[in-house]
Amino acid sequence: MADESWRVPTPVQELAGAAEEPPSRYVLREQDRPGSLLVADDMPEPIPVVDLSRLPDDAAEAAKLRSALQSWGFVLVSNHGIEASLMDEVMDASREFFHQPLEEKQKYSNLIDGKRFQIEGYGNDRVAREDQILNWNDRLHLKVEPEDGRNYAKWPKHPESFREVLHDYASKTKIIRDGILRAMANSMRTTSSAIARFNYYPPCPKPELVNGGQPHSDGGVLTILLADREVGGLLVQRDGIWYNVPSHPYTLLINLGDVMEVMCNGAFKSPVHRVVTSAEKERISLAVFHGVGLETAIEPAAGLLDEKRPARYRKIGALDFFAGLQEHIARGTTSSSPTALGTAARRPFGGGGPPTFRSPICQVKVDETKPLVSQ
Ligand SMILES: O=C(O)CCC(=O)C(=O)O
Ligand SMILES: [Fe+2]
Repeated sequence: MADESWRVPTPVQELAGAAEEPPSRYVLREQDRPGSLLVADDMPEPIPVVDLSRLPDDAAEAAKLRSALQSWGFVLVSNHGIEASLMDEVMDASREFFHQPLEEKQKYSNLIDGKRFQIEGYGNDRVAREDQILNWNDRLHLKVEPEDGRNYAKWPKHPESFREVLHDYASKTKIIRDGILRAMANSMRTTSSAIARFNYYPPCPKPELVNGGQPHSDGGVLTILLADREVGGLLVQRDGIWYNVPSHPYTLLINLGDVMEVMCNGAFKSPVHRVVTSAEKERISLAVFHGVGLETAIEPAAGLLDEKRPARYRKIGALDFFAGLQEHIARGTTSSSPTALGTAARRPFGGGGPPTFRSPICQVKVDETKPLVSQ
């Protein structure tokens, strides 16, 4: 059997004191070395510090966050709710863990049976090739969220405080994450608009022949729907199949709209839905559509994009976006139906995956092969 010991490098900490020079597998090619990088002395503008306690309501602070995420992709946050003492504790616990003898740390190894790599645990990053240049670090990876997905066998027992401190720290980062996401959403709402639509569906002698509401996705950020308490009829499509949406009296149904789908770069979907009618009963509903002002540029949030996650939607002005939507409605082609949509929906999208039959969105989906055209 081939010698595969290169897959299990010695922890860097062990090397650090032992040799004058890093072993060759850590040494970068000349042009990649830190000394060869072009590093600017000054930033054109500093990465701003955003006061988290002022979000989401303080408009100036929210704008600072947005602009930081657009220009740098980084933002510093103060007043974030994690006490300085807890920050110290978690760093001390980490240091104490790494300062233990190797045998202690290896109880939490990221290698299964001493060979097979898994992300969680103590050790190096995965070594995939024998000639791979390795990083000069050791790591301890621990899944913290969701809490019921934690593998406590990999959580160090020493220092004793480790688990509690990490738990506290991770919980607080979650609150920060929520705060930032809320603030981002809020910045989208700065030029908000909302429209209430009262729907009335009279009984229809042949309900199987008509649409109560044609298949469509809603255009805005999110919709809050108060549906008829007694008469159902709303259907939602998933993976090409329609499902009845049950009505729960006195609950509200919330769905995301196309603008949100674009802004979050497709991480959340704007569902296609329709309404069928009843032969005997009338049905009513009230939809409140929360959207954006017409001057808004609709595009994926910059903070969500990087090399691995390129924009899957083109930037489009809200005015154009909604004009296109209106045209579709008028032509009866806001439909999720493949026949109604024509080619735009079936183009291969930048993000890959199966074609989507979501109409208005399709106009702004990125298509590498063709210029952006509306149908
Ligand atoms: O009436 C319903 O239940 C849904 C209405 C709807 O989808 C809409 O107004 O956009
Ligand atoms: Fe709708």
